Amino acid sequence: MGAGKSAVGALLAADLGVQLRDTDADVEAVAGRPVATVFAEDGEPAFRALERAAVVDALAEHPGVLALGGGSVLDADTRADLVALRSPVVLLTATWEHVAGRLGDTSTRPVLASGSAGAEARWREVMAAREKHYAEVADHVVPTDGRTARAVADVVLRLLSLH
Ligand SMILES: Nc1ncnc2c1ncn2[C@@H]1O[C@H](COP(=O)(O)OP(=O)(O)OP(=O)(O)O)[C@@H](O)[C@H]1O
Ligand SMILES: O=C(O)C1=C[C@@H](O)[C@@H](O)[C@H](O)C1
Ligand SMILES: [Mg+2]
Repeated sequence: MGAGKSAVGALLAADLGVQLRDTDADVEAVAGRPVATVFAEDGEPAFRALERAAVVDALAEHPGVLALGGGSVLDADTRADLVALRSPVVLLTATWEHVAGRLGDTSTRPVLASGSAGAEARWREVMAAREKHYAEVADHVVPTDGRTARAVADVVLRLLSLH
């Protein structure tokens, strides 16, 4: 959420001359509605089922850079697919202090808007619960605090020996 997957992914795709695909956009295309509307109208389990299907299709079909929805690692089959994947999986991290300003209106983010806690408390709770899942699937972890998206992309290229 706001770590820079779309921004950094677009830079990487341009650098590498490949396409960027984003599972959130794929879900929105299939559902014909924004992610937040799918959450509101159909519920999170329905969204996660669409997300899982989007991940399966993208892993099978897409040869370029893939941005995965922030919660896609909640699915055990997706985690197993990512662990088995021959392509590198890069985790972009950020602390609340840096990510808060990138998130924009948090009331439009279904995962942060749910429950009675404020956005910061909810974000910390969600990230703490997911930490082990992200660690399981990531081949590389790139902190983004204090780095521009361009600088993050350059770190990723160096890590993957693609510069
Ligand atoms: N390293 C960075 N430093 C500052 N701003 C950034 C950085 N990376 C991305 N941004 C900006 O923060 C916002 C969120 O970035 P982006 O949409 O790439 O995140 P995301 O991980 O794709 O989030 P989402 O959960 O919405 O898919 C955008 O306005 C983007 O331009
Ligand atoms: O972290 C999450 O659970 C989410 C992240 C976004 O990419 C979207 O998939 C959706 O807003 C849920
Ligand atoms: Mg994005």
